[in-house]
Amino acid sequence: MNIVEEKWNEILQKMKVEYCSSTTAYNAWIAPLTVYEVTDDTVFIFVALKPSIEHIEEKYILPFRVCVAEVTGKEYDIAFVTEDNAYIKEKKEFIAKKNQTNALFEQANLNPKYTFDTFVVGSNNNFAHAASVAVAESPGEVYNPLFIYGGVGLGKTHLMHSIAHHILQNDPGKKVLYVTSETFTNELIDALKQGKKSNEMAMTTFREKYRTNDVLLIDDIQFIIGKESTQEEFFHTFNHLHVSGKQIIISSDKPPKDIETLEARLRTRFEWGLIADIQSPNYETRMAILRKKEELDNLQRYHIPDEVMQYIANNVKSNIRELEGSLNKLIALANLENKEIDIPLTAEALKDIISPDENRVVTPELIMDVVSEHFNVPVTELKGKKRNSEIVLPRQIVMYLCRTMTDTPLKTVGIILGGKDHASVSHGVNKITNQIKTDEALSNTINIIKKKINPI
Ligand SMILES: Nc1ncnc2c1ncn2[C@@H]1O[C@H](COP(=O)(O)OP(=O)(O)OP(=O)(O)O)[C@@H](O)[C@H]1O
Repeated sequence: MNIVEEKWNEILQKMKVEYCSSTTAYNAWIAPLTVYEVTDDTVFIFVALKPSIEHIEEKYILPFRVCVAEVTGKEYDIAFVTEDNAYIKEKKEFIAKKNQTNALFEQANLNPKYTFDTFVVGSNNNFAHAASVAVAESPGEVYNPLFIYGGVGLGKTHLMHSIAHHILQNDPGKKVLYVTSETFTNELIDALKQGKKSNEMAMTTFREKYRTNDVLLIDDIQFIIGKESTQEEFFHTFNHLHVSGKQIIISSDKPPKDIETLEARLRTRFEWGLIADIQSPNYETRMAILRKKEELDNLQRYHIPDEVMQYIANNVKSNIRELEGSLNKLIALANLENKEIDIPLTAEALKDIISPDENRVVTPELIMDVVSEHFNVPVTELKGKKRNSEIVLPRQIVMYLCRTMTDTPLKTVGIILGGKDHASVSHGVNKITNQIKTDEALSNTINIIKKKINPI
């Protein structure tokens, strides 16, 4: 709740005592007023009785300005609005349109944070960025497919979502779908798993989902590589869309020529359009990304000194996800320990992230971070007590991966996971171990997570 709304009663009382000639006047004109909206610089006050607006405006606009400033400590302009006020109408239309667009973004699986506005352009990504803008402006016309490749956490997904947002914003009628190749593969596995009759139906639904798009974005294509049936299905999906002039955007960790297990016919097709790479950002770009994040996440209130930003940018070089993660960790530590942000605190916060040779050490914390991001479940929930399936499965996957990828004893895994006992961890590990023997989709997902944890 905004401070004006919070203190509205206090503001009204002040108006009553200081500016109303009688209780009757207060009850007639002031008491019925409510806060409609508070923007950065204006308080919009709602007047339910339309005929009274002129009188209220004439008599009370200045007193309100004074009372609001005195009670909240901040100066605002005051505007009175009624139900048929142009401002309200415009606002309602704006909200309706925004809700509609947001629904489209959601349908397309887009992360609202990933837009061109929030993407920092540097020498490492300017080619990929320019190609993405060109495709976003004229989907299906300039570069088709657009193939973006680059190392882990360098902004491929961010760019893809930016293209999709831009296309939908320009033309909400376009059908846009973003998926990871993991989703594509797992949905195909599920469709093929059905009995013969329902299999046909499931495949029809699957093909309808993928072949009726104006723009199809497939992230991390490297994860369908080596799976014959998936490559076959993807090949036909690709052809179907391409022949009809629909835009295809693909990302991968390598260029098509270096993906060994990619079928030749897919490789040639990927090379039909434009291949754009993203490299690791240089120091200036890393600083610009940190500053952008500070602005977007409203971190200015922490007054992070330049030297701290420079320390982070100097030490976390090859992965932007880790660059952002470092800042998050630092803020969390500063809050937790109630300490000022300085170099020693930053060094402490970053000690697990920065290793002298920049090699990734697989730790339970790293496993938790990757699983949390993969399933979009916060680490706090993984460590928590909730038992709904959206959380239990990722939590058990963490247990399984800690067991198979690190030497951490089960008891310690339990402690790290917020104090689970040995038996629960052991149960989690066994459950996943057995399930992946028969559940191909889960096994696929776990292999992908393992590669994200340790790409080598
Ligand atoms: N140029 C950039 N400007 C601002 N933020 C960026 C930039 N590049 C990457 N990021 C941020 O870094 C994080 C990781 O980026 P993203 O997920 O797009 O990487 P990716 O290359 O798709 O990684 P992966 O290989 O794991 O799929 C995201 O939070 C993203 O917003």
